[in-house]
Amino acid sequence: MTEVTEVLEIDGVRHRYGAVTALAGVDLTVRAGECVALLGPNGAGKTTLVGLATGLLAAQDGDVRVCGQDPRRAATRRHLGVVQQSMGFPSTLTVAELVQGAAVRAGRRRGAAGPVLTEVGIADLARRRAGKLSGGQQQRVALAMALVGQPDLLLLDEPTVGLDIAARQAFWRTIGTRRDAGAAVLLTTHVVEEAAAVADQVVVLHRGRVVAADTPAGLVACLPDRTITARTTLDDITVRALPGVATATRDGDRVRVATTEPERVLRDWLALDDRLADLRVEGAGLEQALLALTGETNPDHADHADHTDHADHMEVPA
Ligand SMILES: Nc1ncnc2c1ncn2[C@@H]1O[C@H](COP(=O)(O)OP(=O)(O)OP(=O)(O)O)[C@@H](O)[C@H]1O
Repeated sequence: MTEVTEVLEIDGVRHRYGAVTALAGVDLTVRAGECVALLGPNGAGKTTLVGLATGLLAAQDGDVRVCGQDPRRAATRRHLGVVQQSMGFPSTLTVAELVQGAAVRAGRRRGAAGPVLTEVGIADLARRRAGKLSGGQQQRVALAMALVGQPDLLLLDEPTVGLDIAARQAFWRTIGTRRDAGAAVLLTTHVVEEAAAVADQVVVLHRGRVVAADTPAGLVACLPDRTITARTTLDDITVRALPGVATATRDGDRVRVATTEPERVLRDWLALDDRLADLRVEGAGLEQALLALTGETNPDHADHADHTDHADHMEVPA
């Protein structure tokens, strides 16, 4: 590995696809040994940012550096390990051949593949054709290919989609070991709990801009401390106007309210809507921070919220 503290530097980057502005001036730094999670709703610009960091896309405006160099250069890409969803492997090559190929492209010996297959827990799959493996197994092959070059920067774009719980835990243990050895990690995910658990810094992208950058705890600390979710006959504007409501967002047929005064909000809400149902009051977590920051709802997030285990969670029968 190279001795560079700021492994990924993104300065004032803008990117457009025709009339669509994907990134509208983004700054972001990932240092050696640090994990930064990039969160944001669909279309926020996360994949575009990862594409610029991998050198797949050229910066139209601003500057992208990996270990101080332009990621469009082949020599720079040796510093990178990339794991994306559904990489799509050829059906003719074995796992060992693919990982050996990645080793050679990264300037390593072919023999480097064996230890990495063991590290990732797929030594027993070495002779299997990669294209015939299950989705979760292929994801581990992708991880082995990303790690075999001993990269300074790991770019993980929704890397654990399709992994079972044990594989997910093993994945993060492996990444943790590489971080401890000095690798920098940039992660994009929609699994907010995962970001909260593994990231040192969370960067929230919204409509191509960074709207917040902090530790997971720091983001939650700046929030109103309770959320109330309920099915209501009131429209969003009426709920938003209730005294004590900081934000009100809609998740399908439910409305989610952030507040520091849950009792006051509930009293007034019930007075206006005697058919209020499926009421739920929770302590705010990173997921609520994200919704408050981006002012958007996402059905995937709504499902997660229902299963989030908050310490001070209380349910009120409808
Ligand atoms: N090849 C493309 N051509 C045109 N527009 C594009 C292209 N790729 C992305 N966009 C647009 O750029 C914006 C940012 O997209 P991007 O894929 O970077 O977002 P994202 O945060 O990764 O979204 P998701 O969470 O859905 O994967 C969106 O408005 C998207 O429609």
